[in-house]
Amino acid sequence: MADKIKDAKIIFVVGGPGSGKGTQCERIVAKYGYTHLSSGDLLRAEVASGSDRGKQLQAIMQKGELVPLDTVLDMIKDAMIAKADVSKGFLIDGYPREVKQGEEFEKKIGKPCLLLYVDAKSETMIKRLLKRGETSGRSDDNEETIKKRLDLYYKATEPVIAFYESRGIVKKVDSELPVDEVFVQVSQAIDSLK
Ligand SMILES: Nc1ncnc2c1ncn2[C@H]1C[C@H](O)[C@@H](COP(=O)(O)OP(=O)(O)O)O1
Ligand SMILES: [Mg+2]
Repeated sequence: MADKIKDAKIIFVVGGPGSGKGTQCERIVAKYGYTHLSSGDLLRAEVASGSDRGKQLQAIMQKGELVPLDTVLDMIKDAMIAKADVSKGFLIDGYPREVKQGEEFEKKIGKPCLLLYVDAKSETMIKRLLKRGETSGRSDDNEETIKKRLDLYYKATEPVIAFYESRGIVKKVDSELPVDEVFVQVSQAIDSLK
C-alpha cells in the first residue's frame, strides 16, 4: 500500500502558527491540484469525532503542546494512501514540528522535494491568530495558548528549517506581504520543481 505514495511529490509546509500556511495551501490546491493535508486539521477532525483518542488529543492541543509523534504520522500516512491515486502531490502542512518528526516521516513515508518556509514576524502571527480566534472556534486561538505555541515553534520547529537548509530544499516566502503576493513567491518555488 505504502508503495503507492513512494514516488509522489511531497512538500513540507512549515511556518509559525498564523503565518499563513493554510491560506497558501488552499491556493496551491486550486492551482496545482495537490492534496492538502494539515496535521492540525486531521487532529481536530479526530477530536470532533468524539473518540477516546480524540479526547486525549484535545487535552494536549488545548495546552499548546505537541501530540505523540506516531499518532500524527499514522494519520498523515493513512490520508496520503487514501488519496494516492488522484493526487499530483502532497502538501504536508504543519508537519514536521520538530526534527525527529521529519526523520520519522522519511523513514515511514518518503523524502520531501521542497520545504516551503512561510515566514512572518511573531507580532504579525499573534495579530492574525487573535483575529482568526474571533471566528475559528479553535480552542487554541487564545492569547495564552498562542504564546505557548509560538515559544514551541521557535524552540522545536525552527531547527527543522535549518535541518533541511543543509539539504538545499528550503524556499522561504515572505508572508508579511498580502496573500496574493506571497502566492507569487510560492508559485515560483513550485514551478521550479519541474
Ligand atoms: N499574507 C497574509 N496577509 C494577511 N493575512 C493573512 C495572510 N496569510 C494568512 N492570513 C490570515 C488568514 C488567517 O485568518 C490567519 C492565519 O492564517 P492561516 O493560513 O490559518 O495560518 P496557519 O495555517 O499558518 O496557522 O491569517
Ligand atoms: Mg493552519
